[in-house]
Amino acid sequence: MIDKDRIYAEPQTQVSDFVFDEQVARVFPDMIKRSVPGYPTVMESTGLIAGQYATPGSLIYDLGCSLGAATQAIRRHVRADGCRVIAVDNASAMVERCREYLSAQDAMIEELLPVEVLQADILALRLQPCSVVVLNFTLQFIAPELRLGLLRQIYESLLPGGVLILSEKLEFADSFTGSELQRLHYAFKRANGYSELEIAQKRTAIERVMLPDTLDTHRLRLQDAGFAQVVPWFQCFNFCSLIGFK
Ligand SMILES: Nc1ncnc2c1ncn2[C@@H]1O[C@H](C[S@+](CC[C@H]([NH3+])C(=O)[O-])CC(=O)[O-])[C@@H](O)[C@H]1O
Ligand SMILES: O=C(O)C(=O)Cc1ccccc1
Repeated sequence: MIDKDRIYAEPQTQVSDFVFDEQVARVFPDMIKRSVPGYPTVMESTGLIAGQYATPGSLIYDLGCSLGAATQAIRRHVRADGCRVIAVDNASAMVERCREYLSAQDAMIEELLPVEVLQADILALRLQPCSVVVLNFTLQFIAPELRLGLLRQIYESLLPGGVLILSEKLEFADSFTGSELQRLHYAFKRANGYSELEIAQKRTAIERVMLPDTLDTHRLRLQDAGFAQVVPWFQCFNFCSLIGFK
């Protein structure tokens, strides 16, 4: 059911902008694992972190959930009574498969947290009070001018003591750091079987739709949104994850 990602394997006369469609959804677990250094660690740790901050009877959001990898980890780790997960994505191909994966998890493990998968634009959602919000590799796909507003809404919806887990690809102000970490990221992709052509075509496909920020930009914006403390807990090459504390 999970196909190998060969989307950019053949030469394309014109590479179009990256979209989360059926073709991507079908290969997504393979694509993200071979493309994002540290992805399995970030997913498992997202569950562990959620387990530390989820309070009894509270909601947990997974925004831009794709196939629900973080939601699955959250359901394995959170032990607080009466919690519920709301997983949201605006791509119908992702939402459909996400529901299938979560049903399969339900069939394998008893007494998992209830989860609701919504097909919706996270910019249009009215968030309910919650203890944990996960935004893993999704803010980078949101129009830059809308990012602060989204983080403010998340901050406002968090209960006292609540946290945001934010994972992103990073941009670097220092050109040496930026080019060396990009080189290492491409070496990671090559080591995972991607060809130079695949790497180059994917780069073209994402360059107009995925716009990473620097760590400083993330910090300042999170503070501006209200977060009292921002703690980076993970970095592998040019990918990182932060916890924002209310
Ligand atoms: N406005 C939006 N509203 C809702 N969803 C959106 C929006 N914009 C983008 N998305 C969704 O955000 C997801 C980003 S992938 C997240 C990986 C996942 N978190 C994972 O940890 O496996 C990141 C990546 O592929 O690099 C896609 O499923 C989009 O449809
Ligand atoms: O592939 C890349 O270069 C990335 O930066 C990560 C990524 C992973 C999956 C979809 C889009 C981008």
